Amino acid sequence: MAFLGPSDLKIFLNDQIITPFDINRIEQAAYELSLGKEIYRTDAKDGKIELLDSKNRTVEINPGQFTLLLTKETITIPSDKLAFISIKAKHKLKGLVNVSGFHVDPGFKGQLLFSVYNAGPSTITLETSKPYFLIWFAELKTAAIGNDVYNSTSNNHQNQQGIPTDYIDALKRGELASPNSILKKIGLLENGLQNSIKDVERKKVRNEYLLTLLIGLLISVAIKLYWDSKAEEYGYQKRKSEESALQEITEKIDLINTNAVSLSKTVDSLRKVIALESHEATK
Ligand SMILES: O=c1ccn([C@H]2C[C@H](O)[C@@H](COP(=O)(O)OP(=O)(O)OP(=O)(O)O)O2)c(=O)[nH]1
Repeated sequence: MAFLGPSDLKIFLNDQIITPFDINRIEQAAYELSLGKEIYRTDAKDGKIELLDSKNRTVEINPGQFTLLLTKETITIPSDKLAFISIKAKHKLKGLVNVSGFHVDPGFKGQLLFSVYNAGPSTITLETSKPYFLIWFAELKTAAIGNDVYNSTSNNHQNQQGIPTDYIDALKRGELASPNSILKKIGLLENGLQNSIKDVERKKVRNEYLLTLLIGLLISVAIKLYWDSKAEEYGYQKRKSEESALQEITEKIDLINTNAVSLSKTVDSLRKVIALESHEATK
């Protein structure tokens, strides 16, 4: 097996092998293939295939997202050739990774489908009809024959014209666990955590304020109770001393009354004695 060089390619390639064909797209020992019109992005808003046209020429591949890209050209590989495909280095170096395979079988005919992944940190923009892919051709030592030739009966990609819906359905299923989406989730969790911490701190400050208020209130209540009990004790003592003073006064009044009665009795007896003596004197 030998690879076709630039001069071999100029002889071998034509618009039957690559449609549409442009001889100026031969670069060293490869041919440059361009981006077609049909694309599918895993983060497409409605989850559908998008079509590029003269007004809407570009596609943006976001970090961490898969995209299915179709070549503009239809390739026809003769049974005695095998081709190899890749993405141009300048796009790979931005982080665009070719996830899908890298060969085209003898007998294959159709547009080539590339599954790419943006492993870089920035959005990568591609434009329809611009050259992003390379194809190399190799001569087989012996041509493929019979069922070894890629065909529509036993193979799945023969006459590939458009993005097969099977692949879209597979990419739609579930969530894409790309480092970028994980990074976004971590960012969201971090924000959530920070908000929770702020919330807890706010509650802590509020609780401390309430606790201070409660302690102040308790101290005030305790002081009031203390003073009330003091006032009550003072009132009780005062009432007790007033009662005992009243008792003393009553006793003294009773004593005075008793003395007054006995004094009146003594006066009466004296009066009687005086009256008797004056009667005796007048005799
Ligand atoms: O990235 C790729 C790789 C391959 N192909 C085309 C060319 C290739 O000849 C054909 C089949 O490739 P492969 O044999 O790797 O795929 P498969 O899934 O085994 O398909 P099949 O069952 O048809 O052989 O698909 C692409 O369009 N894109």
